[in-house]
Amino acid sequence: MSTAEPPHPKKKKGNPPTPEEIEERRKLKQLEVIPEGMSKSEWKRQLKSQKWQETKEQYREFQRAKKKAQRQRSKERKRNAEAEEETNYHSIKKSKVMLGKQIPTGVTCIFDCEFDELMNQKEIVSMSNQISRSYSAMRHCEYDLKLKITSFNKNLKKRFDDDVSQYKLWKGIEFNSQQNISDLITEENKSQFVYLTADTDEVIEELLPNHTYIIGGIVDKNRHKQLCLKKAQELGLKVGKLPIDKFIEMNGRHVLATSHVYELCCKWFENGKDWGKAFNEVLPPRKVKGQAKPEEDKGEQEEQEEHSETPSSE
Ligand SMILES: C[S@@+](CC[C@H](N)C(=O)[O-])C[C@H]1O[C@@H](n2cnc3c(N)ncnc32)[C@H](O)[C@@H]1O
Repeated sequence: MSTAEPPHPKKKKGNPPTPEEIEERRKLKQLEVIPEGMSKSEWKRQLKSQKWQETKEQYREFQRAKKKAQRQRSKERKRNAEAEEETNYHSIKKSKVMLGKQIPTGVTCIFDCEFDELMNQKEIVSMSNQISRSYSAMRHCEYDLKLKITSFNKNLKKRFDDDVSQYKLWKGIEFNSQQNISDLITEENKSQFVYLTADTDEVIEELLPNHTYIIGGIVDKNRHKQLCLKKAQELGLKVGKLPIDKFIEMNGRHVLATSHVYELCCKWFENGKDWGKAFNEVLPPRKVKGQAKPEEDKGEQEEQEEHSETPSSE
């Protein structure tokens, strides 16, 4: 029977020694030759201190790199959290996702995104944020207000494909790249479509079942005057504005952001079909009549109109 030691489990026979093994051997050798008159523990202490001197720069460098990586990871986490917050704006305020349990309304909203080329890149980003926000509002609404995005086939789609790629997994919202509004309308169903626009005297008192409300999917600071009104007229569609004058104090035309219009429709249902309450919930308090206006808001009327096209998340 052989008395030879079994090979080290991790080490294959004939492998060169690792740097750790070399270091270990060096230490043992040094320990063997303790200088005269020096205790073993003192000798050990000196060797330790010498090793520290030799490796401290390396150690500090390692610690610096570790801290840098930690900082980068924390930055990355913060960025992801911000992106998530943007997408789930409403889920922060209301954690309950209503999808699948919603009360039917028979109402559909369409964001008409055929105006892509009229927006600069910043406005495209803003519009994509508004769609994300509206999707969130849709998911958390107690009522089923279907949401479709038509003409989703240019810059806006590119923005989503590049930066909000999870949109393909979103449920209950239809991104339609094949159809424009005109493809959906026939002589038979025309009367069931209403194009929402601030540029009319026709007031929408209530949202009717089996009706589709079209909202212009554009951020333009109202550069393109009467854009949606003209389009609706060309298509021969009914138009209507939200009863904003009753509840909102603004100069000039009462032009709202696309997402605000959709959120207002959701809140109208949730607030017992009361536009006043819906406006109160969706728009900043300083804009709603009867709400206390902070001192600094006095004389800010012009800024208010511009702000109305820009949701607070932008
Ligand atoms: C930012 S606005 C677009 C402004 C654009 N210059 C226009 O002329 O339509 C976005 C969309 O929200 C809807 N909207 C805005 N204010 C509204 C209001 N007071 N009543 C009804 N719809 C409104 C319209 O459908 C509008 O196209």
